[in-house]
Amino acid sequence: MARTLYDKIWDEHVVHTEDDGTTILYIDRHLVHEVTSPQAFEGLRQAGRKVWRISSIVATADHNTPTTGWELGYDGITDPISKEQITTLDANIAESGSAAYFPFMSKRQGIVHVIGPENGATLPGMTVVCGDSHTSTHGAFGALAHGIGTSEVEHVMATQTLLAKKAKNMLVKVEGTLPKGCGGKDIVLAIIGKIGTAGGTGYTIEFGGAAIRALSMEGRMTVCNMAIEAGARAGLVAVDEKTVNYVKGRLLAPTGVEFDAAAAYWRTLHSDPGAHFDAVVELDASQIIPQVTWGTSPEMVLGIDGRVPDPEKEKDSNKRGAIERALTYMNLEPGKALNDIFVDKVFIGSCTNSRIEDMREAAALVKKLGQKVAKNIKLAMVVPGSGLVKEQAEREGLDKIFIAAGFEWREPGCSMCLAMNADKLEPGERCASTSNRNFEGRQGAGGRTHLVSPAMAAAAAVHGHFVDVRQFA
Ligand SMILES: CC(C)[C@H](C(=O)O)[C@@H](O)C(=O)O
Ligand code: SF4
Repeated sequence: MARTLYDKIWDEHVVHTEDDGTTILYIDRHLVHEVTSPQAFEGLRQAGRKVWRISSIVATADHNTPTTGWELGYDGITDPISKEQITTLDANIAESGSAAYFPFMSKRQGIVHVIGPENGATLPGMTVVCGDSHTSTHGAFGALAHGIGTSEVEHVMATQTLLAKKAKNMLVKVEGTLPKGCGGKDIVLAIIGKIGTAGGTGYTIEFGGAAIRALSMEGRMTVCNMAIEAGARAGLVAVDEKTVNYVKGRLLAPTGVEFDAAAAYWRTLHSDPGAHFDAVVELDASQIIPQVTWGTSPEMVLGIDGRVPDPEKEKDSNKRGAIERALTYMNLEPGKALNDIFVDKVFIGSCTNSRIEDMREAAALVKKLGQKVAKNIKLAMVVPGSGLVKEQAEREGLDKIFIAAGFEWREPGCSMCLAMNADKLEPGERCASTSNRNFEGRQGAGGRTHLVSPAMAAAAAVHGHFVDVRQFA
């Protein structure tokens, strides 16, 4: 029978299925960070258990790590709770054995969803879990990857399996060619704008079509990263030669004949012709323009040529209420052109957009514009996703472009994506951000977030307000 990519990976990992569909699923890779692992390690300890397969774990500290002051070492972590989380992870890993660990300030440290693929910890066909909702990112490799809760983190550590029920299959097909100046972020925001934040609930989404195939692995990761914002716990992209080439030579990837054998299997990881999808959504990439969110949910998004919606024009009273609340929080007037929105801060980073390609995209735009960060911008920061991304960017001189234009070039981490470290918005501040969530208070209490691509964020920094980057492409 013709199977989808999701069916194939699922079938390969089933240990046992009950009559009601409850399945014990084998887990190949367990990514661990400091926020959702302490209780799991503690639970194991109390039950007198050990981690079942320590070699499946790849751990790093990312959410609580500071992006400045590294010369001070651990003393540079000013928040005591953050410091405790980070040192607790250090201790837990030391106690449990020889897990691959990229601790605070090590060269390979970074956002867990950046370092996994970068170090070859994420491989096609794997089941990948992490106590983190954006684990969907890893689906870009044709891996079944999704977030799990802290009690499940403990369960996976203890048993190497997860209790799961199979989701339905959705295909989001993006055909055609993207306009110049647009990328993966615009595609995924446009998808969420179309299907809504609950559109993918109960499904695993496979992203397909010419525009997805044309994306680099970085672009595909950006798209899969936000599958969770579309309601789907997992997103997937079929394996092709780009996938295989990306993986080759990475730290934890197989080598030699093992690589060849693995690659032969990986090349089978695509949906069969005629495989059944429970839902199909189609988008035309040529119609996508640079996206900007105006509200407090990723589905509150429009093209840069749009205007802030008028709640009065919304007939559905629930939706009207949501728009009104969002506009009050965001302090925006209905009808305001998106390119007239001025921002206070710019954040280029997060597991959505902090890979080398994102750094290049933003730097290229800054270079092209040849101007400094606008006077009204209080802070424009670029936060590479990992130490390796930082190193690569510096080899290419991208840091110099940013710094010369007035951006701050920071150390890697989650940073201002969420207010769990020193990088935060002040109440009322408005930010152009390349992250994935624009919820109330996400970047700091009272902070206002507009989600955009790296190019759009860079252009907003230089102009002081949103502008259509297609004109510079
Ligand atoms: C802290 C963590 C549990 C959380 C997540 O699950 O996604 C965070 O990474 C986020 O982006 O909100
Ligand atoms: S960068 Fe943001 S979205 Fe990604 S894992 Fe960190 S906090 Fe979560």
